[in-house]
Order: sequence, then structure tokens, then C-alpha cells
Amino acid sequence: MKSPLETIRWQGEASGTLTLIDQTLLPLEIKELDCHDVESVWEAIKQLRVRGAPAIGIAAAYGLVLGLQDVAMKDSAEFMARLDELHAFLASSRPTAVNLFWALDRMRRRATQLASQPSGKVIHLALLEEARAIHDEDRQLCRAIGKHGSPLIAAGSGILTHCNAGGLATAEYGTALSIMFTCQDEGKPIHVFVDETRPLLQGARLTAFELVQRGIRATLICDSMAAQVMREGKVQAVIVGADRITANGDTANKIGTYSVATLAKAHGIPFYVAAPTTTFDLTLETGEGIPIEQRSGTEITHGFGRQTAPAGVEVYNPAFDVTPAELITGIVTERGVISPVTRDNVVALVAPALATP
Ligand SMILES: CSC[C@H]1O[C@H](OP(=O)(O)O)[C@H](O)[C@@H]1O
Repeated sequence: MKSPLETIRWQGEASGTLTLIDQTLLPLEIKELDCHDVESVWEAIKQLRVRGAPAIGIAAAYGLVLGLQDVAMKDSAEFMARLDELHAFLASSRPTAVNLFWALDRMRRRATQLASQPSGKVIHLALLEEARAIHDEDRQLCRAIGKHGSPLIAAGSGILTHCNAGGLATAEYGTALSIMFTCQDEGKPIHVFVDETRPLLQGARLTAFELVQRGIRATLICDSMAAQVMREGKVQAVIVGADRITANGDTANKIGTYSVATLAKAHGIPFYVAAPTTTFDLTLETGEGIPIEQRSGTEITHGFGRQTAPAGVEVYNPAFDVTPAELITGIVTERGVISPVTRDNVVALVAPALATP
């Protein structure tokens, strides 16, 4: 069994560099991308070279550190002005995954605390330590999600998943896939049905890759086959990740998740969302307020190198959809499982974790 790929790695100290695995090249090529400036981090997030809500937040935190490397701590006003510019720049990369904004806000809070420091070296090192803390904490959060989620899955279960919520989307173990990895760690056999997840095929390219690497039985299916495998009794649970969960439990995730949740309901199959509390946005009461990223139509008409639609056709390419809380059996977090998914239950479990010191 191979250990998860190290999606994100900071090399050196405050003047170091960020190394990412370029996920657009997987599964055929494992190639590292060295980021020496904030612009390359922005591009990597925008183009999904690094992707997945927690991974985006971690990369953006390190991106802030890179962007401040050429700013001496001459005075806090100049330093904080530059940090605010970098915060706005990185926040413009993708709109839906709330971890991006959570991580950037946390880094800015830390910088504000340190802004009175006389020496630039201290603040640069301290901000790198904050980014590393975000990175290390996500490792722990994901492992805890696996521990809380595994008891929901009976040995021998068929599990359907959509997109990639694995180690490649996080610091190490993933969210939805952390539950699957933990089942394996505990000797509980499972069989995962992997939606290929058009148009960017994160399921086929990334989730199938991770499961095969781990030696977990995986069957790749087209998104359109999910209903049939459910009808044939092959699926006992659905587990997916999340990009933003609101106070009432509505959940934004990769486009197609809402369809899968509707199918699960129709077939009486439990539908679980796995996410750390850093993916919750309690400032939004319902999913109506979640910004949905619209991506280029060429991802559909020219997916992976060949044109598959006539020039001139209109294309609609929302990258996410919102699954209403009433379709979600439970949300598995590092602090436990939220079920039933009600506003009171969400706030009671999540608010203490998000309370800023
Ligand atoms: C553990 S978060 C994974 C989440 O992010 C993915 O979106 P993208 O590949 O566009 O970054 C997808 O929604 C996954 O469920």
C-alpha cells in the first residue's frame, strides 16, 4: 500500500518555496511545480493544479508568505497594505471553497497581531509558522473525520463517491476518502464506485488514482450510471466532500453532487458529506448565498485535448451545485457527525471550532 502523495510541501524557511503536485497531469504523470511567487500560486489554484477546498486554503496561506518575502518590515502600515493586496489577489482565484477565505483571514489576523514587531524576520517566520499550522492541523482534521466516519460504514459496503475529496484535495488523508482509508486501516473491506465527474474528471483521474494506490477496490463509472448501480443494490452509502457548508447544512460541492443526493434519496441510500469545520460558513444561513464558480465552456467542448461539440453552441459550466440539507443524512466532521442536519445541530458542533481567539 502506498502512502498518500504529498500534495503540498514548503521547502526552506521564510525565504523558501512552495512545491505542489500539478494535479492537471495526474494520473499519468506525477510532476512537481515549484512556486517562487504569489502569481504562480494564484495560477495553480485557478487552473486546478492544486485543488480541493482544504488544499486551496493551505496553498493560499503559503502564497501569502511568498508574496511578502520581498517586503521588509520597515513599517507596519506598508507591510499590512501589501498583505491586504495579496489577500485580495489570492481571494480572487476561485469563489466557492470557503477554506480559501478562512485561511487568508486567519493569516491576516496573525499578521495584525505581529504588525508591531520591530524586525521583519520575526513576522515573516511567524507567518510561515501560521501557514504550517494550518497545514498540520488539516492533517489532523482529516484523520479525525476518518475515525468518526468509519463506524457509519458496514464491512463489505459499496460506497459511491463523486469528484475527489482525497489526500490530493487536502493535507494528507482527505475527507470523504479519509473514511474509506480508515475502513481499510481497520480491516473493513469496501468497494468504491467512483463517478468520473465530468467535465474535469477529478473522479477518474484523482479518486481512482488514490484508491488504486491504496489497494482499495474501485470501480469507475460514468456520472450517468450512478442511478443504475444504486438500483442494482451495489451502493449502501454515498460519501462526498464539500467546498462550503452553510449554517442550515446546505452544502456546495462539485457539480453533479446534487444529482447524486437526489438519486440516493430516491433509492433509500444514506448520503454523507465529509468535511472539516473549516469548510463551514456560518455567515450564510442557506445555500442560496454560496457563490458558484462559473468556468470556461472549453472545459466541456474541448475536454482533454479534442473538440467534442460544434463551434457556436452555447455552453453552461457551473463548477459546483448546492445539495439542500434535507437530502443529507449526516455531515462527518473532525468533531463528530452532524445528524440530523439541522441549523441547531450544525451551529452547536461547528461554532465553537470556528470561534477565533
Ligand atoms: C475535500 S474538498 C474536495 C472538493 O473540492 C472539489 O472541487 P475542485 O476539484 O473544483 O477543487 C470537489 O468539490 C470536492 O468535493
